[in-house]
Amino acid sequence: MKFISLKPIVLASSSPRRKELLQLAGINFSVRPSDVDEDVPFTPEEPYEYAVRLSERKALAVFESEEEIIIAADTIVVKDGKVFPKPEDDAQAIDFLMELSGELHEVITGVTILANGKTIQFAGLSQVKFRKLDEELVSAYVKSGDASDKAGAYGIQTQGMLFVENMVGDYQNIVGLPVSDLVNRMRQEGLLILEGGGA
Ligand SMILES: Cc1cn([C@H]2C[C@H](O)[C@@H](COP(=O)(O)OP(=O)(O)OP(=O)(O)O)O2)c(=O)[nH]c1=O
Repeated sequence: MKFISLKPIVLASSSPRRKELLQLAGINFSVRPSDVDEDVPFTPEEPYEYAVRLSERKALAVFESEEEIIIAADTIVVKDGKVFPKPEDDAQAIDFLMELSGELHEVITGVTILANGKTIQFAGLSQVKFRKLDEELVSAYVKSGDASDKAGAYGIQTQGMLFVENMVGDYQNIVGLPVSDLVNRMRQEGLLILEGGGA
């Protein structure tokens, strides 16, 4: 099945994962990566709002006209009031993973949709429990390069899956886009219509 929209959809992201998830959902869109500075002080008492705020910055950065629908997202890993963004270097990636080792953390993806003068915002929340990790595995993983472009320094969809004991919540939210919730909301708002059918 496919969805159609009355206005062109623009994904404000350079993330190959977000692009793939939106394609898999059956949506037509173009990609316009934003180049915003994500160095915003973390607000531990409101992690959802923080992730949503970052997604809003990305959306506004690529906004050109009301003739388009903009979708932007930001994924963060949070544990004990501390945020684990994309690691700055390999040493930090190793530190992050050793800190997450054996523990439960949250993955939050904030989403902003700009459509018809309206701003629609929400966040997905998932919980991930890591196994107790050994330094040998962690440093081999980081050396592979997989950690560098991912929040929390791991990919649940790549070899980072080996760190995960279990998870609760939306899997796609961890990969970078709560696409089921997104499509549902866009249908409710009339922004997506099933091709050849009703909404
Ligand atoms: C936790 C986790 C994160 N990630 C990714 C999703 C996001 O792409 C990335 C977090 O960084 P983000 O800043 O959310 O996104 P990005 O810089 O990759 O892309 P853009 O801002 O252009 O949209 O981490 C995974 O791929 N797998 C995982 O298991």
